[in-house]
This record gives sequence, structure tokens and C-alpha cells, in this order.
Amino acid sequence: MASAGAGEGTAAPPMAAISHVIFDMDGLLLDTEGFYTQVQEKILARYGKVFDWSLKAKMMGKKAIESARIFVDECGLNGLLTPEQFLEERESMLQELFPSCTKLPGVLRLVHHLHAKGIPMAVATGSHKRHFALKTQNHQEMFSLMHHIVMGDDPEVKSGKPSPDIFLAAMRRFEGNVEPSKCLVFEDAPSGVAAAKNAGMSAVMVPDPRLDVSYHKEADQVLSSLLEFKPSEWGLPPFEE
Ligand SMILES: O=P(O)(O)OC[C@H](O)CO
Ligand SMILES: [Mg+2]
Repeated sequence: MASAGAGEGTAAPPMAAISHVIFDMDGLLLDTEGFYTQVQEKILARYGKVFDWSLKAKMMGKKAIESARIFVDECGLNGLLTPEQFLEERESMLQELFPSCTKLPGVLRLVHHLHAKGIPMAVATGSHKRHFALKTQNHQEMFSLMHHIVMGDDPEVKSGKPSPDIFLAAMRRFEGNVEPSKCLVFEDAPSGVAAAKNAGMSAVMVPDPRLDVSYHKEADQVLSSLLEFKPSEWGLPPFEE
């Protein structure tokens, strides 16, 4: 048997020789996607419409204004609500919810493990600076382990996911000359997985179970939680427990 760590026994060669890891934030590190869903359901109910997972799949992972445009267009609200009004309406509700967000299962174990093994990590989130601060206020110890964080309103991020902009910016900010093929991205959103693949990186998807499986296609690996992740499958140091 190949020399994998305890509980990671696999004879298969690694899927890639990963040296750097980039995490998405919303719905991957932090359990915030439910807040967006809750607020959007509420707004849509006012127009007698129901928010569903095919719309959610299109909106998640994107920059705020990009997902607001999708919401208005897909729900046929043009003339009734502008994307800017939508963002304004949801803002106070979100601001109240974000600080209570929790980490998703397996996040702390993986981040601490990679940090202990000296694997450089970054975060690449569609969230802008102000929302990032609200979401992370109770998770600063974990975010301090990241080499850097790239947000949706960063000047280098011209277009949101599925554009590769954010992941390429995250890659360039690591020390040394890092190649996309050495970067592993963790994502929950179809647009995020597409962005990682457009950047030439490997993508592990940890989707919400309500997301249709047709959205899993582009991912190199699909897990139901980060607790299932086996670093050695990617050429990363195995867990020791
Ligand atoms: O999933 P993230 O971290 O890129 O965040 C994107 C939006 O803010 C929420 O879907
Ligand atoms: Mg996400």
C-alpha cells in the first residue's frame, strides 16, 4: 500500500502535486449562504414568487451587483425593482445575520493541519470588504492563518466568478512563482468551480446537498463535507490522527 497517512489508505497516485491552497469563503469556510437564501426568499415573497435552487445556483459566489442583476432578471422584476434597490433592501437584514455565522464542518481541522504543515493558504471571496468584516469578526484566529485574502471589490478582480480573475490574483500574491497547476481551490458554488477551472487550477467542490448534481460536473472532486477531504490524494501531507 502507498505510504498514505492513517485513514487515508489509497494506492492511487495523487490527482495533482498541490503546493498552495485557495479557499472560497461563503458556503465553504463560513455558513453564510443560508442567510442570503433566507433574505432573498423574503424579498421575492413580496412579489408572490418563490426562490428556488436553480436561481440560487446562478447567484451564489458572484459579486453582489452581479448576483443582484441575475435576481432581478431571472425573477422578471425589471421595472419593479432595480438591482441597486434589491441590494439596499437586503442589506440591513444581512448585516444583522452575518456576525452570527459559524464555520462549516471540517474547516478548522483542515486549516490548522495545512498551516502546521507549512502549506501556504489564501481566501478568494466574492464578498466585499464591509461584508467580509461582518462575517469574519468572530473567526479572526482562523483568517489570521491565511497568507492573504482577496475580496470581490479588489481592484485586480475586474469580473466576479466564473471569471478566473480572483483566483489568479490570489495565486500571484503568494511568495515565489506559483503555477495554477499547483493550486487547489475549495469551492461550494458552480461559478466558483468554473472560475478555478478557468484559472487552470484544480477544484474540490463541497456543494450544498440541495444543489442539483448537474452543477457538479466541472469539479475535480466533490465532497459532502470538508471532513471527507484526504490531503494525500492531492500530494499534500496527510492527517496524522
Ligand atoms: O462564496 P464567496 O465567498 O465567493 O462569496 C460570494 C457571495 O458573497 C455569496 O454568494
Ligand atoms: Mg462560496
